[in-house]
This record gives sequence, C-alpha cells and structure tokens, in this order.
Amino acid sequence: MTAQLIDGNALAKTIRAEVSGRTAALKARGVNPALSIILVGEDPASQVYTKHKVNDSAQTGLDATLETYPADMSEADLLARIRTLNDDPKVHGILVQLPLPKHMDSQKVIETISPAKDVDGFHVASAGALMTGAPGFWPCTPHGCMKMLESIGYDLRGKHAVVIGRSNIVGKPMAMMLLAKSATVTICHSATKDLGAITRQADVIVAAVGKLDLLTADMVKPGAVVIDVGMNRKADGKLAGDVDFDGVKEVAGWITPVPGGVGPMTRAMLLVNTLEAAERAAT
Ligand SMILES: Nc1nc2c(c(=O)[nH]1)N[C@@H](CN(C=O)c1ccc(C(=O)N[C@@H](CCC(=O)O)C(=O)O)cc1)CN2
Repeated sequence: MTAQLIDGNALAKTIRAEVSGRTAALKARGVNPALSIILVGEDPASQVYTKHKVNDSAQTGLDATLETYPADMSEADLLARIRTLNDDPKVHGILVQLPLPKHMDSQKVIETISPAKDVDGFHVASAGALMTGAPGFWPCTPHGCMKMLESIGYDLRGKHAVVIGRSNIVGKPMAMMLLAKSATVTICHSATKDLGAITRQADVIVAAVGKLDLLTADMVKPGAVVIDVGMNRKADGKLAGDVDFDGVKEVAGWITPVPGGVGPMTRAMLLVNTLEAAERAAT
C-alpha cells in the first residue's frame, strides 16, 4: 500500500471529545443542547444510523430524542410535528432521517424545518448560506470530508478537485466547500463523458455516487487524495464504498476507508452542528 489512510473513526473520536468539552461548558451556563431526530418508516439502515446518532449524542452529553413513526404517516402530520418542534425553545436541532417514504415530498419536509434548527444543513437557506459564505449549517457529510482534508494539512488552494456526484446533500455542497478553499472544482455526474480522463487530472477526488467500484486505480493520478463517500452493500453483505480500495490504495497518496471513513465523520459533524445551534440560541 502506498497511500496513507485517513482514519475517520480516529478523527471523529477527537471531534467528539471537543464537542463533549463545549457541551459541558454550555450546560454550566444552564443550556441543555437538544436534538430531535425523526424517523418515518422501518428502513433497516435508517434505524441503525438514527440509533448511532442517539448514542453519539448521549456519549458527548447532548440530549437526543428519537421519534419513530409508521411508514404510512401522512405528510401533513409530519409537517405539523416539525412545526411544533420549531416552536419549542428547548429543541435546538431537528433532523428528519432520509430517505422518507415515497408519498412524502422530501424537499417540502426539509423546508419546513426552521433554518436555525436545520442541523443537517439541507434547507434552501442553509444551501444559500454555504454558497454565499454567510453563517449557516453545513451538510454533515461534505463538512466531514473537509475536516478529513484539514486533518492531513492539505492545502486546497489552486488544486484540481473532482467531485463525482451532484446530489443536493453531498455533491453540490462538497463542490462549494472545496471552492471556498480556492480549489479548482469539476463536478462529474451520470452524463459525464470519459470520467477517467477527468479524474486522472485530479489532485483530490471525492466519490459520492453510490456505485460499487466506480473509481478504479487506472482513473487516479499517483499521489492524489481519494475521499470515498459511497456506502454500498456487497453481495456478501459487507459494506464498501465507490472506490476500489485495494487497487486505488496502490496509486493514491491518501485514501479514506469504508467503513471507518466518511461515515463516522458525518455523525461527528452532526454533533458539532447541534452544539452550534444551541450555542447560537444561547447568545
Ligand atoms: N437526515 C439525514 N439522512 C441521511 C443522511 C444525513 O446526513 N442526514 N446521510 C445518510 C446516512 N447517514 C446519516 O444519516 C449515515 C450513514 C452511515 C454512517 C456511518 O457511520 N457508517 C459507518 C458504517 C455503519 C454500518 O455499519 O452500517 C461507516 O462508514 O463506518 C453515518 C451516517 C443518508 N440519510
């Protein structure tokens, strides 16, 4: 292996320790940072992720409540519940776990969350703040990727960063965060022609498509930093990313694993956002 590993578990642990300290300080001022998590339906992966979020919160002193609702809950009832949480001064962060059941309009649900409590950073106001550099919550997954780049002391200025994927929750905000650090950013997607020709020019590659082995060693410039956001189940049930880890690690300079890479960082950044929501509400 030539690449160095960027260990998401280790970095997330450091961030959780920082959150614990800041949470204790806030509690000493009489503010109890609280996160409300809403899970609609019985998607097994979502059940695991929301449970992790509750446990992470408890570990760092944040007060997280998980509300679960049946898959046939009406959209109107969900919106009403969010509005009640918006009006509750004891709740600092609201998170609706995605994906939602098909009969619900996810964007409408997200837009119902108060931007001040949008700890996922998915609201259009949060997206606009990120785009313009105004204060607001950044989506946890791309923010976690930026922290991983920061942890290896990587200077993005003038570097070519290629983001594969254009989702509202990862690809687009990722591109904005890289741009804010003065990288030259290319966004690739399903209609991109000759993906490899573009990724081979990249100093940094962020793969966020959800396609097993999308990025192979022949598509990577020697020494490049490769961040794998993908989370795919292989035929044997094991978790794997979008990057052919075994091949790419022989070419890249730095690489993130799956599991143990971006996933734990996504969860860590949620804690940071929740704490910040409480700190902002307290000032
Ligand atoms: N409201 C949201 N919904 C979803 C988000 C989100 O950020 N907000 N992101 C994903 C799922 N997700 C967070 O909710 C998430 C997925 C995976 C992990 C993680 O820690 N993965 C571990 C492996 C866990 C396992 O064994 O399954 C890892 O990569 O090491 C964290 C968060 C979609 N929905």
